[in-house]
Amino acid sequence: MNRLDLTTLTELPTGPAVDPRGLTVGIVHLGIGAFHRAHQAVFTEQAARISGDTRWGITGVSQRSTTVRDQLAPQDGLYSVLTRGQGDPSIEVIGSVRDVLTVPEDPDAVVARIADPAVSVVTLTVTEKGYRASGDGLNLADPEIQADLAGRSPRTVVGQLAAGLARRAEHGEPLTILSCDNLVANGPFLRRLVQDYAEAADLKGLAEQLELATFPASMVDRIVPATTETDRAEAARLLGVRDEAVVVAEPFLQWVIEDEFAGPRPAWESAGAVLTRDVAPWEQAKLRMLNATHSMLAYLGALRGYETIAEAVRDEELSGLAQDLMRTDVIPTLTPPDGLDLPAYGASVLERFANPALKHRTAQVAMDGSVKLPVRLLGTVRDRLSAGAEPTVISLAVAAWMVYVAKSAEVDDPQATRLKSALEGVTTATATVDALLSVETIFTPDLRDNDVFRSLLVDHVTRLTS
Ligand SMILES: NC(=O)c1ccc[n+]([C@@H]2O[C@H](COP(=O)([O-])OP(=O)(O)OC[C@H]3O[C@@H](n4cnc5c(N)ncnc54)[C@H](O)[C@@H]3O)[C@@H](O)[C@H]2O)c1
Ligand SMILES: O=P(O)(O)OC[C@@H](O)[C@@H](O)[C@H](O)[C@H](O)CO
Repeated sequence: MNRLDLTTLTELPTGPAVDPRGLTVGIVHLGIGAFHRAHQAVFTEQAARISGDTRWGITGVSQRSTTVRDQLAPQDGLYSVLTRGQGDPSIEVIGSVRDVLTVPEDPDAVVARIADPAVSVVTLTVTEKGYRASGDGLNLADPEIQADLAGRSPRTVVGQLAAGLARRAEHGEPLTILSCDNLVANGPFLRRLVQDYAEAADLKGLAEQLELATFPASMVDRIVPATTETDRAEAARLLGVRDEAVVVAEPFLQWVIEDEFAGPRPAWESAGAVLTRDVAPWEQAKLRMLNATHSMLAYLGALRGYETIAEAVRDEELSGLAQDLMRTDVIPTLTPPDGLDLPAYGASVLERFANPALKHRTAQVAMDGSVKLPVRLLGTVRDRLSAGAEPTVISLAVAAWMVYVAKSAEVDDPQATRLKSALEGVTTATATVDALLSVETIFTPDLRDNDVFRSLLVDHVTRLTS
């Protein structure tokens, strides 16, 4: 079977929405994993089709490995999105990714591309750990950040942004840097990290370019599990050619973006994105309802031996707990964005999780808990405690993470070593809770020292382990 590339376009059942050969690069995307290809790249391609504006081809950047480049380069950047909902899956070929650079091979090329005056937007999906933060600021003790600050060609995301911005002083065109990761106030947070880096670095022109740059906040939503061989076989069947870079997604997609751009941008609103002055209510509702429930189902589901989120949410007890979590602990902390009915949103989230065709692994959602908990769960815990309430169900989600970490032989987490060493020699529920509460990069003193929270955690861990 032939491999998808520009020469096979005429053989496809449907081609990309725009002719990829006519696109020039106006966007650099840092962290070209599955999600970007099923979300921002799709919005960008539709916006180009509707507006006829050919300036918004994408250069993807792989931060750590060459896998995605090795999949996309032989395919001239083409790949497909396999949408799995009710009924038969559907497929569309996307042509907006025009090339892929890799940081391990050529970090200077990444800086040069960010600095290109034709580029006016940098988007990011580099996972929570890719920001190398400590609390609200940059972790200046991180050895990779230190190595970048010492003057090597930058290997960290924040180092790349800073060096790229500084190089833009040569022409002075402003840049918009748009985080699309699941983080609280992702735009302002990233600005702060780049500012912290700028204060520690000696990069001529950076301070001025940082003044001109904007960092809009955004809320992104589409469930995009890691691709499997079954997905690749399905794509080949539907396309008639082999696609090594296919990504799989649910039908739903949503993008709410703060309307704060420093220069030109694609007409994403024409493709259904919402441009608004205030993303916070959208983002908070999504992180605290969807992502919190996702994490709780992942930890409790994995502990019950469920392989996928769909299996976990079909367990009546877990589904009931997910509903309780949203109703009793999360919704009271939220101010809904205009037009969003929170209970109906919660129900729709659980319906999406139940999609049996997606096969989103509990282990994938469960990974990196040390950086996900503060974003998804701990804000709600804090708000409920401040309101004088007992955050019973949300504490169960935190406790489930504790038991998951304690029981897993290997934890997929940037702080795995720290977590495992905290748990060394620990045998009781109380000691497990105290050991993990003491990890100060996750639990701030207000939570660590709160007796109500601690005692809820001990009760839950006791029950989960007995
Ligand atoms: N997959 C989804 O359903 C989904 C939905 C909404 C938002 N997101 C956001 O997108 C992010 C990526 O998801 P994905 O599905 O593309 O994952 P993925 O595993 O396919 O890709 C992760 C990307 O992040 C980069 N990365 C990982 N660790 C890094 C580090 N330490 N430093 C720099 N870069 C690093 C990788 O190189 C890769 O490009 C998520 O963490 C989340 O913030 C994902
Ligand atoms: O992608 P992660 O690992 O940050 O989180 C796993 C999921 O909770 C997340 O990706 C959701 O699927 C997504 O946020 C839905 O929009």
